[in-house]
Amino acid sequence: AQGSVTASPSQYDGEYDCPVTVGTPGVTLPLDFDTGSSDLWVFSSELPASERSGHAYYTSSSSSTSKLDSGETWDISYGDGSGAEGNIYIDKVTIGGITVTSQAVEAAESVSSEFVSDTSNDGLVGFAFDSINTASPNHVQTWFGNAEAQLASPVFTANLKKGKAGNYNFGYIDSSEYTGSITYATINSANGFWEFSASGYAVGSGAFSSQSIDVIADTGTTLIYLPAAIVKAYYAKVSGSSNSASAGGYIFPCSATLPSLTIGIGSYKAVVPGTFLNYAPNTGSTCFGGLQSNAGIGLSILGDVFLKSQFVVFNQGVPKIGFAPG
Ligand SMILES: O=C(NNC1=NCCC1)c1ccc(Br)cc1
Repeated sequence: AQGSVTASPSQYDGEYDCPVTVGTPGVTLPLDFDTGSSDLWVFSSELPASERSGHAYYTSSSSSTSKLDSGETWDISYGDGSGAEGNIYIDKVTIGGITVTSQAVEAAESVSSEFVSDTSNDGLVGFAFDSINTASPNHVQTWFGNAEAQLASPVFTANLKKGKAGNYNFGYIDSSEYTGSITYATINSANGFWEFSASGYAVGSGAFSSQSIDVIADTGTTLIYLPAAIVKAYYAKVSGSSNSASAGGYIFPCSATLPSLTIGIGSYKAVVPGTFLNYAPNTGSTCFGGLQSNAGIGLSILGDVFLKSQFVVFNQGVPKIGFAPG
């Protein structure tokens, strides 16, 4: 089998949401696909009505195929401080025409304010490794982990776009979605992430600095987070930029012309256009950067600002990750 699903950007490309059908009869919910976590959870009838406001949700008792996963709970906290928790049902989940008949569906009983106010999604689908799934006392498998048995190849691809719909594909690599060749990096999945070593960086037309940068590819994180020294070198080329405590990061005049950012993956030079690095308006005539410091995170993150400039292959069989110009 093979599948494909549309990925729709929220405002400012903050996240990319995809239709997922759960239960019988199916309820279709826009879920945030997140390669930085490994829980599939949904807004549910078990939430207080105040926390469901503005959201569609899953009602397990209305699904003839749902079965309580007795004794199992989940409780997740994300890097941005948001979180959710609840209990678990086993039910049918279909994405892009691929149906997993016994998927652990984590039903939310409580969600943080960030999720209540983010009405772009009604939950998340985690595409990282099972080791960081939060279900307790037993891990449950990701949807992709369960779907792999149906796929010709243990791969999914991300073809995210700036300001318009892209897509995720499952089980195959569509050569019409990229140019040139795909360059792969070995994945170290010990931390449960799509983690690998980038080979260096360049700012605009400047010299490429060869250095190993430990990064994760995370579709659930909006921006790019790199070591402070690299970020400082980037904004040194942006007139009027500053690292603003009140804004929570680097800002600059919205009239600035931003240099591109190149990230090395092996010998491949992945270029993020300067226009992608003006993330969104801040206050007044200042704008907030799509590149920020990883200080306090402990790892560097290639989030959507980077990923939407590339065609990305996530191969869970090896595991390895591949990049090509989108
Ligand atoms: O939470 C993380 N990614 N996903 C999501 N963020 C917000 C909603 C979903 C995340 C993962 C690894 C590191 Br290191 C930092 C952050």
